[in-house]
Amino acid sequence: MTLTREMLTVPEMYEADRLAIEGGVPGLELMEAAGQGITAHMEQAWDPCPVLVLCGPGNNGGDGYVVARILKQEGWPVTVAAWGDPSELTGDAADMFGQWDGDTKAFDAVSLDGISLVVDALFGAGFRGDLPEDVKGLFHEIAARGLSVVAVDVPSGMNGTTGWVAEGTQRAEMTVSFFRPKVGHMLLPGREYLGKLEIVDIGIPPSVLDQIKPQTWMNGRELWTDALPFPEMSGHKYSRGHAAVVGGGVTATGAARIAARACLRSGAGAVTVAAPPAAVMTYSITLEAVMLASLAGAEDFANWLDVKRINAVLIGPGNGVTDRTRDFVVAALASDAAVTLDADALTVFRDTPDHLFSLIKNRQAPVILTPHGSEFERLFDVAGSAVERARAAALQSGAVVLLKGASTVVAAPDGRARVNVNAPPWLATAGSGDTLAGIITGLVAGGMPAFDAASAGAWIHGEAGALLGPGMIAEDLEAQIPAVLAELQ
Ligand SMILES: NC(=O)C1=CN([C@@H]2O[C@H](COP(=O)(O)OP(=O)(O)OC[C@H]3O[C@@H](n4cnc5c(N)ncnc54)[C@H](O)[C@@H]3O)[C@@H](O)[C@H]2O)[C@@H](O)CC1
Ligand SMILES: [K+]
Repeated sequence: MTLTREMLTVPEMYEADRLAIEGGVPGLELMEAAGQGITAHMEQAWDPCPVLVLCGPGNNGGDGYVVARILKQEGWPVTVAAWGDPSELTGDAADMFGQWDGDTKAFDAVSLDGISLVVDALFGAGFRGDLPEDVKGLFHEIAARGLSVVAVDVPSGMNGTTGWVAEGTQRAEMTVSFFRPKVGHMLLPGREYLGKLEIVDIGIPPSVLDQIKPQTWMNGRELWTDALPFPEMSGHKYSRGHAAVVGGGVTATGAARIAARACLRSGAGAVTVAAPPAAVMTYSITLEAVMLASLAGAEDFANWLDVKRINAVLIGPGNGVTDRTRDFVVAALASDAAVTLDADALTVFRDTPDHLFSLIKNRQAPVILTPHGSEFERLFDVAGSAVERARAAALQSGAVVLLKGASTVVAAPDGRARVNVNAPPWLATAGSGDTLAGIITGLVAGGMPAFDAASAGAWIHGEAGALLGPGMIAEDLEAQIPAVLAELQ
């Protein structure tokens, strides 16, 4: 089965339901299939045991009544508790409540004694606001008893678009959602509440996506492997692109070295560190395959970019928040090269972000910005989830924006966004960001489109970290790149 990588916002999921129903699939069939999908996954993971199904006031609760009916038919001891008055249910949920042939307890009358497993079908992915006090109280008791929870669509209290969770949301051991993952499933904090995420087919035809045109994907190799710049038989080093990494001063040379080597391993045929004259000796005794140029000022840098036909530039790692850094950025943005701006090359524009954005918008070649959370906040005044913020920033700046985090988001100015989740926590180590910026610059130098290069860079970086395991340092990451590229070939 090919993995489908689209993710839907909550409004897009409602639209998918609506289009499926309009196309002739009855809503009741969708809900029945949802219940069947949930119970199938439960039966794989657990032997029959006393289960409590918590049913809410909407269609999420409707799914719960289907789950209760199927499990009871299959011999599980089932208790149902309804939040709110189930006689007020409407539509498909009311129908499914009608088909439930057991008792339905009032929420405040429910006891957890003798219960082994809880199905949370209280609220669906559109949840906003606060969890009701009685729900929080019961969740608290469920947690205190260490009971396993299966969440329907999302753990109740979580929002499926943003990944935001209300206070008191109960972590699940398994979350079963429908048709496609929701964007919020991949974002923190919600992502940590899901347990194992299962997506079930409930009969919504994939063709509805042609109309919905989702703009958010789970990052993965299917999206960009075809665009990876593997060398051609007839190629030579300069036909594979020549990248420049701007180096920091004599006391901060490591970042550029790490980035330059990662860049050379990732697709650039040649890489040169553009170093300040005072630091040239330091670089020259510590670089081998990476070349070196001594460049005093931004004007020299601009001429050199042109003469050497540099096609990708990285500025930022170890560069310092200085006039020199800003002048080099301005020079790079005036060239024909693709430009990656990281770290200090971003912070240097904290008082004049609009100046940076206008330089980006007035050029043809792509720009990639790779901020972490606080660098992002220095440039962009936007609120929302990581996806919403990265997307707004890409639109505002005209650049591909890679917002780093446990869920790294890559957004393009045209509105597309990819969420990368393969990165282990131990990737947060000194020099790791320099490696990432270097990989991306190497991929761009090799000819990969900027949005794909940033997506592939985040994935390769995460995969290298995952293969290495805890204890890795940035130097190991860079050395791991060939193994990851071999996997992708
Ligand atoms: N045809 C469909 O639409 C399908 C829907 N499905 C299920 O339907 C769910 C979405 O259903 P709904 O849109 O009815 O959403 P919910 O099931 O979350 O119910 C929404 C209702 O919850 C109550 N509510 C919301 N926030 C609250 C708060 N802060 N405090 C107290 N009460 C609150 C309100 O009464 C609101 O009307 C999905 O998550 C999925 O489980 C599935 O059955 C698949 C098919
Ligand atoms: K739920």
